[in-house]
Amino acid sequence: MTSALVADSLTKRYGRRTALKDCTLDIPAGHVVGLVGPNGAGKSTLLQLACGLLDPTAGRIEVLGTRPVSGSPRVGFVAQDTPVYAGLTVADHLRMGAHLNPSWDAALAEQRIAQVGLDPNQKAGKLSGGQRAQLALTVAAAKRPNLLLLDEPVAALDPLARRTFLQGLMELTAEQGMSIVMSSHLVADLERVCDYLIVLVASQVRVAGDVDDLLATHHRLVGQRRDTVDLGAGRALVEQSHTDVQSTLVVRSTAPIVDPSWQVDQLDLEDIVLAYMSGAAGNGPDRVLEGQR
Ligand SMILES: Nc1ncnc2c1ncn2[C@@H]1O[C@H](COP(=O)(O)OP(=O)(O)OP(=O)(O)O)[C@@H](O)[C@H]1O
Repeated sequence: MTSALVADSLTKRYGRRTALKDCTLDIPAGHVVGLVGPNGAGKSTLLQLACGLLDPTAGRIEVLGTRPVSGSPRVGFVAQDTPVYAGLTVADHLRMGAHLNPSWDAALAEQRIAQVGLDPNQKAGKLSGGQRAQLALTVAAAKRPNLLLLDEPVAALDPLARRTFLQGLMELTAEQGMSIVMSSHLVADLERVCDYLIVLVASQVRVAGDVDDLLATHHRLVGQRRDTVDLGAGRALVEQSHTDVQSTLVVRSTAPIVDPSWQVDQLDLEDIVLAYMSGAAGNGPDRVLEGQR
């Protein structure tokens, strides 16, 4: 099956500022992909490269098997500031969408507008931030793209609207086979809907993979404080923290960890994301753990 998105040593610089560095990814089609990372990590830059609004400085990116081209009907994109035309009504937006997109799904658009309670005669400039986001999302989804790229789509939505919207996304992938990549800081939401996760930190991909695999291969180890630890082959230390008496590690390992000197616990997705984000910030002690050497 064609990948939804492939990046090979993808790098983007704005002048002297590096926004993405050597990113390598291969996201299979048909997934709802969560893209997380701290502010300034490069999430919007990756999404804009994927929809052809930006060109790479180095490396390669392909979406749905081809180089991204801005305005492709196969790719829908909703930017962070959810752009709408202030002087046009909600209904005008749908008419324009129908006019510009051969695969426009009028029934889906009208049903979503009614479901989220938007007045078709209201000017977009008079909508609230959350209502504007709903309108932009409706227009993007009704294009029936093969890949939908969403930059923080739920940030402006109230909790009920968020839940409805996320359920809608799952239906789009399940019924239409649409691939979705969405950035968000709301990991609990992502945990509910995403089956693939990318963590970007400081312009680089720290981890990417199937959510079930990530959950199965990450472990929290808690035990007596130690200054050096031999994690053994095939294990990677993601994060470490220490008190005077206790060491806590987050470790990635495909094989189960059976060591009575550690209490080994499962992690949820939020724990994993936070471990990669804070592990990258280098908040561990000065000691080098054997598994890292
Ligand atoms: N047009 C631009 N010109 C110069 N630098 C930019 C530009 N756009 C982004 N950057 C820089 O590139 C880096 C990555 O920015 P980007 O917007 O991709 O991050 P992000 O992960 O989406 O952040 P956030 O979560 O805050 O939206 C940041 O250091 C940012 O300052």
